[in-house]
Amino acid sequence: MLHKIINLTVRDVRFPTSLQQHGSDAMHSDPDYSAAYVVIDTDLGLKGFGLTFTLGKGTEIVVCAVEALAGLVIGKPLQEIVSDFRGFYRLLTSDSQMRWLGPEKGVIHLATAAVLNAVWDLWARAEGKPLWKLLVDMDPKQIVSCIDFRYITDVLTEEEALDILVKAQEGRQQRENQMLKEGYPAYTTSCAWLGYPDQQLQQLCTDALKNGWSKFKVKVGADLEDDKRRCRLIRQMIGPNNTLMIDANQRWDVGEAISWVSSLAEFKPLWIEEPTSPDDILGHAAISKALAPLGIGVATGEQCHNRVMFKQFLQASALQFVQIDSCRLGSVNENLAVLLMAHKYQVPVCPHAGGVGLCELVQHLILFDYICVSANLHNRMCEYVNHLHEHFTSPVVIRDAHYLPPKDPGYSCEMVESSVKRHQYPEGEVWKLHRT
Ligand SMILES: C[C@H](O)[C@@H](O)[C@@H](O)[C@H](O)C(=O)O
Ligand SMILES: [Mg+2]
Repeated sequence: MLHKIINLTVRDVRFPTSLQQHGSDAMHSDPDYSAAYVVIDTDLGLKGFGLTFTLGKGTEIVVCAVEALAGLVIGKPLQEIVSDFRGFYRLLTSDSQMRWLGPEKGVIHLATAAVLNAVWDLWARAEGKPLWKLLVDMDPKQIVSCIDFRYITDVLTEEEALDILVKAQEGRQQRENQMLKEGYPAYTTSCAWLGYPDQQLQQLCTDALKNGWSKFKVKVGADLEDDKRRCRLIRQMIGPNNTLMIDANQRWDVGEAISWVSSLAEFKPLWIEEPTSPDDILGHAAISKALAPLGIGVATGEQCHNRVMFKQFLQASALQFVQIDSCRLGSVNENLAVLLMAHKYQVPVCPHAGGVGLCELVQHLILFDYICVSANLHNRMCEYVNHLHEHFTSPVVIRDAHYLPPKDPGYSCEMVESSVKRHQYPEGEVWKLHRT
C-alpha cells in the first residue's frame, strides 16, 4: 500500500469491428470498438490498468481529457487515495476549471472513469485480490466511504446505504460460494447485431443455443418490417420459454417508441432498451407506463451519464431494468451509489457490457451486487458479447452462459501489450493496413 503513483500514460486503441458490422445498431452503423487505455506506474513497480470504452474517432478526444486529469493523480500515494476515496473522486470530478466540461457527464466523465478504473485496478492488485473480492471483503463503512453522496441524499443517505449493506451481510458467504460454483447468469447480444444478414443470425443463434444460451438480445429500430422478420426468426428458434430482449439504441420519439414496440409485442420481449433519448426521463416514464400492460419493461443505462440521472429514472418509475456501465459512470465509486439506489427501489440491475473490455470490468460489479447488496437473481442477468476478449491478459470466463468469478488480482483491465501496439491509432499495424 506504500505505492506512490509516479506516471500515467493513455493510448488510443481501436479495433476495426465495423468492417464486419459487429456492434452495429439503429444509431451506430459503423462502430469501431475502441478504448482510451490508461496505465499507471508506481515507484515500487506495481502498475494499474484502466480504460473507458468509446467508438473510433471519439477516442482521441477522450485521450486528451485523460491527459488533462493526469496531473491530479501523479504524485499521489495509493494509501492517501483509498483512505479518502470519496475525496479523491471529488477531486477528479470537481476540479474548478474542468468541471465546466461536464459536470460528471460526457467526455470528461468517460475520462474520469478510465483514470479511476486504473486506480481501482491498482488497489486490487496491491491487495492481491480480484476487484469483486476486494469489494466483498470490505467493511460496509469502507464501501460507503468511497461514494460521493452529493446530489443523491434526497433518495439515499449515507446511513441508509450503510444499513442496506449491513443487512445484506447475512448469507454473504453462501452467495459467494454459489457464485464461485455456478457463476453469474448472462445473456448474449452476439447473435443479432443490426447489420447481420438473416442467415448469419440463424447460424449464430443455432450455435448459441447449442452452447447453453437461453437469453438473447436483438437490435431493432431501423425498419419495422425488418424488425418483425428478425424477431419472428429468433423467437421461432429459441421457442416460447427462452428470453428475448430488444434494443433500439435511442432511435425513436416517445410516441413512435410506444407504437413500434406495441407492434413487436407478439414476440414477447422482456424489455425494450433505450427506446428514446437517454436523457429523456419523463419520456421513458411515459413509455414504461404505456408498455406495462403488454408485459414489456424499459431498460436503459449504457448512456445514462451519472448517479443523478439514475436517481431521477428511479424516482419517476421510468425504467424497470437498470443497466449500469463500468466506463460511463465515474468508475466503481459511482456504480456503488447506483447499485444501492436500485436496491432501495427494488429495480433489478442488468449491466451493460460488450464493447471492448466492458464484460471484463462489469462482471466484478455485478458479483459484488449479488453477494453484498441485492441477494437476488430474479430477472437479473449480465450482458455478454463474444468479441475482443483475446486482447486481455485475464479474459472473462463463461461457462454454461454464466460469468465465472475472475481469479486474478485486479479489475481485469490489462490488455495484451502486443494487441495494444497493433491496434494503437493511427500508428498500429492494423490501422496502417486499413488505410492502404
Ligand atoms: C454500439 C454498441 O455496439 C451498442 O450497440 C451496444 O453497446 C448495445 O447498445 C448493447 O446494449 O450492447
Ligand atoms: Mg444497448
